[in-house]
Amino acid sequence: MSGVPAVVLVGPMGVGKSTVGRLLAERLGVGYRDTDQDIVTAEGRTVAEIFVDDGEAAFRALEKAAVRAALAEHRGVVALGGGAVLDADTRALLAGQRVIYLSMEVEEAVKRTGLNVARPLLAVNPRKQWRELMEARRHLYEEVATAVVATDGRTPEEVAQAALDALELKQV
Ligand SMILES: Nc1ncnc2c1ncn2[C@@H]1O[C@H](COP(=O)(O)OP(=O)(O)O)[C@@H](O)[C@H]1O
Ligand SMILES: O=C(O)C1=C[C@@H](OP(=O)(O)O)[C@@H](O)[C@H](O)C1
Ligand SMILES: [Mg+2]
Repeated sequence: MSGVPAVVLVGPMGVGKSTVGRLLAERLGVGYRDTDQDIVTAEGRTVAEIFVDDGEAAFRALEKAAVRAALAEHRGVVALGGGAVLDADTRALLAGQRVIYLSMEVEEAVKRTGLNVARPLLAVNPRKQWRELMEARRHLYEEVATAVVATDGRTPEEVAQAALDALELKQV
């Protein structure tokens, strides 16, 4: 694994960070880590349960610690949760990393996430909530990104290839 730089995936809920992250890691021959999964494993609760039981602020604190640990420990592919970039310290940690912003338009977002209860922030009116989240976050994704890869109309495999191309990394 040495010599292969960490690749960090950011972008909104449902854009495919977790799906593409696994594919990218396979193609690069490196490990994959997902900070949402790290939190769920450590807490023994789903993301939705943490939001309902303890509130978003508590989730964000867990997320901040999980991202810090993943970036410090893991040299492979790291997929972040969609809201991780809201934290200024997290954004500072991402400076100097290879960060891919996976983007999509609202219609694609609604198709992918629908009324999926696993994402509490989109549970009521997904289209409106997604637009509002993007208004608040688009500039943060752009700020931390070293490359932007549009995912609309692309399969996860095509997105992974586009990400590799964007990073100019060769498949192993
Ligand atoms: N390029 C794609 N085209 C169509 N569906 C996708 C694509 N990437 C991911 N998906 C689907 O969208 C949903 C969200 O993907 P996921 O990887 O969990 O996104 P994220 O981690 O960014 O929230 C999943 O059902 C996944 O199968
Ligand atoms: O955008 C957000 O605020 C969130 C995104 C989710 O992760 P994904 O982006 O992997 O869906 C998860 O961390 C939580 O539901 C909050
Ligand atoms: Mg995810």
